[in-house]
Amino acid sequence: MILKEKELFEQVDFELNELYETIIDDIAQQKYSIVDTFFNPAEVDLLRSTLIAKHKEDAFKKAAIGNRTNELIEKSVRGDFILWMNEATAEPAESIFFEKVNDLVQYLNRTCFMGILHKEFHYALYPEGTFYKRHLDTFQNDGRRKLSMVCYLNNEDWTPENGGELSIYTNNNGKEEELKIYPLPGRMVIFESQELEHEVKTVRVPRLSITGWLKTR
Ligand SMILES: O=C(O)CCC(=O)C(=O)O
Ligand SMILES: [Fe+2]
Repeated sequence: MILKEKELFEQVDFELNELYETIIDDIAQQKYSIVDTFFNPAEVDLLRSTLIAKHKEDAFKKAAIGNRTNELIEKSVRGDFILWMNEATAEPAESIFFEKVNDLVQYLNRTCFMGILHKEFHYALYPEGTFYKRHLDTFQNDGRRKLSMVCYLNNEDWTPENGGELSIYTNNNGKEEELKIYPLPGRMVIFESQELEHEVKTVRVPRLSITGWLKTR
């Protein structure tokens, strides 16, 4: 009885969210969506400071390919350094991050029955000269990865000369197209993990981000 009332209440409580609806439409039509101000400048600053502080503590490690238990470090494939985030011990900036992500996940589950039950996120730092070769995020042997999310934490003065663009390869009626996305601060890119191959072009100045996956059971 109590559960039923709660469900009803949740339905009444439901509010259409324009931004989320755009994301859902984009993904349905083109398998990806780009949101330019998912995080506001103050949030980006806080998250960037948190990333830099943790990096100074030497908490980052060389990113590997393979999944978390079956890692292989391969510099010719990817050159970034990563640190997995822990929601249970989140710092203030990270709590804001997870609040936003959880809100989106809840909306996706309610409106699209996406069945997202798990998520995993890591900070990433690409030092000058590094890249991540073209890949599919499910080559990590994790078929549960449904949506990939990347949030950029670079400085306001980021320019195209800095390199490090994310290239997403799309298929337009059998013709492959390369979509270049600049890692602008506050920008969030979300795409279908099992569908779209992508790569990070060589960076010319350190490139900061949070990358993660929304996963089914
Ligand atoms: O940082 C990006 O733009 C993409 C990163 C990526 O493809 C990955 O970590 O799997
Ligand atoms: Fe990727």
